[in-house]
Parts: sequence; C-alpha cells; structure tokens
Amino acid sequence: MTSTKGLEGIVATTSSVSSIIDDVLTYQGYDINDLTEYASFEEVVYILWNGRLPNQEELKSFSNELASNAEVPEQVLDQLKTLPLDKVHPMAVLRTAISTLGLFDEEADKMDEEANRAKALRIQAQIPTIVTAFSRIRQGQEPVKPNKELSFAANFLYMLKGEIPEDLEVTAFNKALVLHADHELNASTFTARVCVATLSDVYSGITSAIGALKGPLHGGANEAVMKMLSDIGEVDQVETYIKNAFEKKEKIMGFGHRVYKNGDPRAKFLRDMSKQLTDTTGETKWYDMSIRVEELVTKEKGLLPNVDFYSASVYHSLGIEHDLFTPIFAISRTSGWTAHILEQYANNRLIRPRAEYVGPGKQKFVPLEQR
Ligand SMILES: CC(=O)SCCNC(=O)CCNC(=O)[C@H](O)C(C)(C)COP(=O)(O)OP(=O)(O)OC[C@H]1O[C@@H](n2cnc3c(N)ncnc32)[C@H](O)[C@@H]1OP(=O)(O)O
Ligand SMILES: O=C([O-])CC(=O)C(=O)O
Repeated sequence: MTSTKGLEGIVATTSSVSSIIDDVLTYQGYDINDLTEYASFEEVVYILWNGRLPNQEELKSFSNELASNAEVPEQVLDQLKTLPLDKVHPMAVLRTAISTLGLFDEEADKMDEEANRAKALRIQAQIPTIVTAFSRIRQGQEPVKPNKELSFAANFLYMLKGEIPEDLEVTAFNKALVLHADHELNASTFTARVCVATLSDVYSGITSAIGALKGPLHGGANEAVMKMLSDIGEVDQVETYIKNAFEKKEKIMGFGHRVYKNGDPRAKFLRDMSKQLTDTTGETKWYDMSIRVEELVTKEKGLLPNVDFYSASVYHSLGIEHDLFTPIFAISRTSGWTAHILEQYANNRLIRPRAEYVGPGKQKFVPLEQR
C-alpha cells in the first residue's frame, strides 16, 4: 500500500455539483463566467441544490423562503454575547454558533431528504445573520434584524452596517458570493462529506467544514492576503517585501492552487472588481500593490493568483473588517457544502481510506515495573 501526499490527483467520489475540466469551472454544468455575469447568489444556491435553473416564479419563491428564514433563535445571539469576542477569531465563533444553531433545531437529527433540505435552507439563510450579529456585538452595537425586502447580498451588507448599501456594493458582493459558492472537492467540502458519510447530521457537516475552511492554506488565505498588503503598506515597498519573503522561503498568500496550474478562472473577476472598487473609494493603492505582487510572484515563481488574492482588496474596499473575510467565504460556500452533503446522503457509503504505515517495526512490550 503506497500513499499519495495530500491525496493529490486522487478521485475520491463522483459528484454533479461542480466541475473543473480544462480549467473551466461549472456549477451543475453552468459556466461560472455566465453565472458571475448574470446570476444572483439566490439563483446559484437554487442551481447547486436542484441541478437546474429556476424559472421566474421558482426563483421568487426560493428567494422569499431564504429571506423569511433569516432570523436566528434569540438563544444563539445570547450565546454570542457571552463569548470572549475580542480575543477569538470570528471563524471560531462561527464554528461554535453553527453548532449551537443545531441545538435549537428540532429537526437536527431527522434524516429524511425533506428535513435535510429544510435544514440546508435554514443554515444558508441564517449564517449571514450570525456573522453580522457577531461583528456588531463585539463593537458594542445591537444586531440588525434581517430585511426581507433585500436580496441576500444586500441584506448581508445592510445587517453589517445598518444602512441600505449602494448598488455598486451589492453587485460586487453578489459576484463575490457567486464566485465562492462551490469548488468541487476542496478541503472543506471533502471534510463535510467525510463527516456526513458516517450518517452524522447536517449541522455537524457544516461545523466540520467551517473548521477546515479556517486554515490559511484554504479559506483563511483571504485574510492573510490583506495582512500582507497592510504590512507592505505602499506600492514602492512591494519588491523588497516579496524578495525578502522568497529569501525566507515563505509562501505568498493568495497564490498557487492544487488543481489550477494555468490560473484560477475566478481571479480575473475579482481583479476587475478590485480595480473598480478601489477607484471608487480612492484607495487605489490596494489594487496597485496587488497588481505589483502578482507581477513579481508570477515572474519569479510562475505562480498565479487564486480566488483569495483579489477578494482581499474587494472586501476591504467594501468596508468589511479583515477578520470577517473568511466567514464571508463560509457564508457563500455553505451553498456548496450543503449541496455536497445532500448529494452524499443520496448515495452514501462510509468514507474510510487506508494509511500507509511508516512507524516502527514489531516492538517488544516491556511491563512498566521493568522499565
Ligand atoms: C480557496 C482556496 O483554498 S485557494 C488556496 C488558498 N491558499 C493560499 O493561497 C495559500 C498559499 N498557497 C499554498 O499554500 C499552495 O499553493 C496551496 C495550499 C494552495 C496548494 O498546495 P499544493 O498543491 O500542496 O502545492 P505545494 O504547496 O506542494 O506547492 C508546490 C510548490 O510551489 C510552491 N508554492 C506553492 N504555493 C506557493 C505560494 N503561495 N508561495 C510560494 N511558493 C508556493 C511550494 O513551496 C512548492 O515548492 P517546492 O516544490 O519547491 O517545495
Ligand atoms: O479547490 C480548492 O482546493 C480550493 C479552492 O479554490 C476553493 O475551495 O474554492
């Protein structure tokens, strides 16, 4: 038995949720280029869960359902108020809050398809309410209740800031949500599938996935990119910073990918949005620094930006706190995680690979008193 480090190239399941073929990303067969241009996040969630486009009536009714399930139980908000919010990472809070949410869902352990779909909908609807409530509570403000009249993207920004967002902000945020919704068998999705393949519940699957997304080699990279840009400070400092990082053999966050070797097809949309938004805010240095980092890393290492690189300056330009970048990724990716969880339940088998043993050979046990 021989192992493959990091399971590179191993095909671990079949899936119809999304595909990466010849560097083209599709959700249920729909090209990400079209979805980013034309679809609302609600429409993408519908596609991921149903495998087809909704008609106008279906989309309206599905969007209403999401909007009308957005309020979270008071006990979850009360728990947030008891946590050491100034000392912990929001992804740790989110992991706990989703787990708590499951404690107040009477159907948490009901395993039929209808109940599982209903839970997926409730989690998708409520996760933005939790993230924005956390952000406000730690600033000493009351959470803002969800506004049913707003789209999913607009409502997030509204609950975060307490003001109806501008159209440009909503459009950019909606595109970012669409771009992060699903990505084949990435680490957090695989985690979710492994978890629910034991026939554990949806909340356990999402809680596990949040834990996996938190790491800086996966979703946590978007926050790490913003830290790097903040540490660099100015465009004329980029070269020294990157040279130094290469000398120290440090990884440049937001670059490289396990699957894409010719570039991540999502990055160009985020690059364009970064340009547009930083032009609007007047803080063009975030885009300019990012472009310079890209030029140098590509020239020196042949590495290309992934989805996390330009999303950093996009979220920063939308006035979002840096440690909320990864929770926002989780809000979007919940749609993919739940689609994969439903797919796993529908054709389940326990996921249990083997390990190649590299430990010591046979050792003789010596009773404790003789040691
Ligand atoms: C949503 C997402 O999860 S997208 C990914 C987000 N993560 C990041 O941006 C973190 C930075 N990137 C990385 O750490 C990696 O590129 C990963 C984790 C994304 C992919 O990892 P792997 O497929 O295991 O690639 P691996 O780490 O083996 O890299 C291959 C080589 O490229 C180098 N490399 C890869 N990414 C980077 C990087 N960002 N900066 C510098 N060097 C890099 C590695 O050091 C390695 O070099 P070596 O062969 O000389 O040892
Ligand atoms: O697919 C991966 O390995 C990581 C990624 O880009 C994602 O999850 O969006």
